[in-house]
Amino acid sequence: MDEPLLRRENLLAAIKAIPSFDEAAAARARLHSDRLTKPPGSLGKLEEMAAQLAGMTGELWPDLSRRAVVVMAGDHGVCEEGISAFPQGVTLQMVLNFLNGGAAVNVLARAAGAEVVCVDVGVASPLAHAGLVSRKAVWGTANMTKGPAMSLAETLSALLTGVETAHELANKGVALFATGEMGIGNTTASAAIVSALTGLSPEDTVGRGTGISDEGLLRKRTVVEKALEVNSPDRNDPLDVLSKVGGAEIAGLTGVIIGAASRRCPIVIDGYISTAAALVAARLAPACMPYMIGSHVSQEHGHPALLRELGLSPLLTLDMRLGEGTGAVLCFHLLDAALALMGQMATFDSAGVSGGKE
Ligand SMILES: Cc1cc2ncn([C@H]3O[C@H](COP(=O)(O)O)[C@@H](O)[C@H]3O)c2cc1C
Ligand SMILES: O=C(O)c1cccnc1
Repeated sequence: MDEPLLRRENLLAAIKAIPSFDEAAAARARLHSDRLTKPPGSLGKLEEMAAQLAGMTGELWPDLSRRAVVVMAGDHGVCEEGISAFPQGVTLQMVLNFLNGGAAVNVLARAAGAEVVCVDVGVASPLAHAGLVSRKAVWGTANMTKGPAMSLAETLSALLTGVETAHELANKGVALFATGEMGIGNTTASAAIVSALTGLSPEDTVGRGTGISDEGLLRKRTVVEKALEVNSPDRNDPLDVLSKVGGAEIAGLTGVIIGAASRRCPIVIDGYISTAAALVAARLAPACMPYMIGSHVSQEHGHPALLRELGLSPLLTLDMRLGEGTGAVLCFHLLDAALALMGQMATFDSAGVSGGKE
C-alpha cells in the first residue's frame, strides 16, 4: 500500500474507533444533579457540563486531573500576501516562548494544572528543543493563492500526528484535552476553510486576526477569495479543503480532536482557528462532535457564525482574540467546578432540605 493510502486507512481506523456518547450515563448525571440542594437546572451550563462529561467518559465522576493543551505550530506561505499584522518569523519565536514557559497559554495552563505539549507540524525553519515534539509534515505551507497549500500526503501526515499525539497522551493518563495553535497567517487559512466548507462568503469569515488595518482586512478578503478560486476545493471533501486552503497546525488539531474522541476524552475547543479545525473534524467524523466543548466566543469576526454552524455553545465571553489554547485552558477551571458541585454538594435527602412542590 502506498504511504498516503496507508495513512488514510489509519485515519479511518481512528474515526471508526470513536465510541458513541453514553446517553444513559448522561441521564444518571442529570438525575443526580436534580437531587442536589438547588432548584433543578439553576446551575445552568455547569449542570449540563457535568452531564456531558458523564456521557463522554461513561462515568459520573471522571478523574480529569491529568490534562494537556496541545499547541500545534505551523507556518503559512500565504503570509507573502500581507495578511497578518505580524511577520511570519513570530511563529518560530513564539514556539520557543511556549517551550520556555513564557506565553499566555503557559501561564493559564499552569494555573489550571495542565501541561503544554508543543508540536512542530509545519514550522518553516529548523527547530530543536528538548521539550518540543518534532513532527514536521511540511516546512511551511505553500502560498494558497498560487496553488494548494499542502499535498494530500502532507495533510494526512499532519492529521495523523495529531491523532497519535492524543493517543500517546491518553496512554500516559491524560484525560482532558484542549486545542491550541500558533501560526502567523492562520486566521486567513481558517477563514478559507470555513468559507469552503460552509459556503459562507469571505466577508463573513475573514477577520482582523492579530489586528490588521482596514486596508489589510480588504486585502485579506481578496486573498481568501483568490485562494478559493485558484484551488476550487470540494466542499464535500474535508481533506481536499484542508490540503488546498488549510495549514499543517490546523490539520494537526483536527487529528487531536479525532484522537481524543476515540479515547472518550473531552476536548475543549479554543478560538477561531481551533474551531475551524473542529469543523473539519466534525465533517470527517461526525461521531467526535459530542466530545467537543466550546470554550469562548472569540472577537474574530467569523467566530459566532462558525460556532453556530457547528452547534457549539461556548462557555465564556471574555473579548479574547489570542488563540494558543488560552480560552480552552481557562475552561478547565469551569469543568473542575462542575465536577466538584456534582461530587460535593449535599442532596435534599442528606441535608434534610425540602424538595420542590411541583
Ligand atoms: C506575539 C503573538 C502571539 C500569538 N499567540 C497566538 N497568536 C495568534 O495569532 C496568529 C493568527 O493571527 P494572524 O492570522 O493575524 O497572523 C496565530 O499564530 C494565533 O495563534 C499570536 C500572534 C502573535 C503576534
Ligand atoms: O480566536 C482565535 O483563536 C484568534 C483570533 C485572532 C488571532 N489569533 C487567534
